[in-house]
Amino acid sequence: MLMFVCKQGQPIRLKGFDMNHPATHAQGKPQAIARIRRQYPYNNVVMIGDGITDQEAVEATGGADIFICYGGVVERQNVASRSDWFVRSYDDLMRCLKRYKVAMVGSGAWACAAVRMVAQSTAEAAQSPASCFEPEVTMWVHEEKHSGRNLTEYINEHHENPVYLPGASLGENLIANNDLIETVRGADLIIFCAPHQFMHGICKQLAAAKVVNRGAKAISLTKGMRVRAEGPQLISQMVSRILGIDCSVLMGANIAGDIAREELSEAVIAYTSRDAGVLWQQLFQRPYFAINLLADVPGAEMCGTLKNIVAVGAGMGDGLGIGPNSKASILRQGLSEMRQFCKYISPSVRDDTFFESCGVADVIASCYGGRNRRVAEAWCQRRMAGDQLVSFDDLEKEMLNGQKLQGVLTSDEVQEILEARGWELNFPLFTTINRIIHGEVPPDMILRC
Ligand SMILES: NC(=O)C1=CN([C@@H]2O[C@H](COP(=O)(O)OP(=O)(O)OC[C@H]3O[C@@H](n4cnc5c(N)ncnc54)[C@H](O)[C@@H]3O)[C@@H](O)[C@H]2O)C=CC1
Ligand SMILES: O=C(CO)COP(=O)(O)O
Repeated sequence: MLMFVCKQGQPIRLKGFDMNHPATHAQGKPQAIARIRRQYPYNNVVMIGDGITDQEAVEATGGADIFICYGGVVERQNVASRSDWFVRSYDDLMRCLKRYKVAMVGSGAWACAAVRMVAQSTAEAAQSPASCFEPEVTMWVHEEKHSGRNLTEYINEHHENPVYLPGASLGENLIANNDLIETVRGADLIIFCAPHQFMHGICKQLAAAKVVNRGAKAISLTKGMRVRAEGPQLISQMVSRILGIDCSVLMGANIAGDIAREELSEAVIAYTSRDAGVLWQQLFQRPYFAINLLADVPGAEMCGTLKNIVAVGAGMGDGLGIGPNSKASILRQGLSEMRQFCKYISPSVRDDTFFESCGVADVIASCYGGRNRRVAEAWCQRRMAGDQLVSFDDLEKEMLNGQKLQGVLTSDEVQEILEARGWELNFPLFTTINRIIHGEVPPDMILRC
């Protein structure tokens, strides 16, 4: 670097060169670019400058991909004429940076707590001209009435979802829309967080409308799976297959209400493309929401799905009035069967995934604080009190005000796989929970499996 001592703004004396700086020797700039490429996962590197060595850094092997000549300080015709683009203003440069448009598909408790974080991030990023996110975020709402009016209208007026996440401000830059197609149209980053039983219909609708951008990226926050004749299909696989786009997942010990209150929580983003993982991390990470990146989509997603069955089992145990030792044995056996199921379905699932927030931490959070646990506890208490007619469907309606239980459905889906493959004996806890749900064995069998 040239170093000047300035007096009243005028350069008066050359002090010397920093001889270690890559820009002070031949081929230094291409070398610096090569170093940047090694350090970061960028696909394209753009060189911006006004000197001939800046322009030459594009021509060197491993150098930048394109050259923008900046004429805001000095205009050099020989450099400008060899540039890919010539600008005189910094604002022109900033305007051409890609800004991702974000859409959320879902508007339940977790969808709202998650989109609240996203809207915080995009609003904050908008303060910088170099932000890569559009500040406005759209959210698809499965329409219903609230106090005699459309929930969507209420959310847009009050910036709050009073049905699914009361008391949490979602942000003025969050725009609710009851039209799924219009919500997703033109989005670059699509977040899926609808209950898993609705995800196939949602994907089919989006595919039929041909509304998803070819280069769009998706992330699924949905915990659940679909069972087909050939076996299980994870939601991320469904999104990728039906919509033809990359799909990461965000999974963890994430009770929606606690995160909306900004209590410290952790999650993992599991990715197939690291670039996508880094981008999603930028969008979701908040001072109270720490994210680890993980290259294990099936492991993280199956953990998030299967722990809902374990939470139903833990709730049954609570309903029976068991103490901490017995409850811990349900959690331990549950985690062990989760791991076994993951390995049977996808042998490449990593062991360390089970020690991440999506593994043991989500088992603990859900088995102590989740909806599956709470409803299963009530169901068990009613059964033990002699009410043989009470069903999970009834209690879901009675206790959850429109929120959806995932554990009971998931238990049926997993059981279908265990039966089809003759694996029931290897999964005594999962199988017993399913039999208790269907009244084939009494609730206290949970302690004898
Ligand atoms: N609530 C939580 O704390 C967490 C939930 N999750 C997962 O996130 C996913 C979504 O759950 P939440 O956001 O909590 O939702 P929720 O269970 O709070 O709400 C249900 C949502 O489904 C919508 N809905 C009802 N009928 C529908 C239909 N026919 N088609 C489409 N949508 C319909 C409702 O309008 C509502 O938005 C689930 O897979 C859940 O396991 C994951 C982490 C935490
Ligand atoms: O997934 C969850 C926490 O991580 C929420 O679980 P519940 O659906 O049981 O509340």
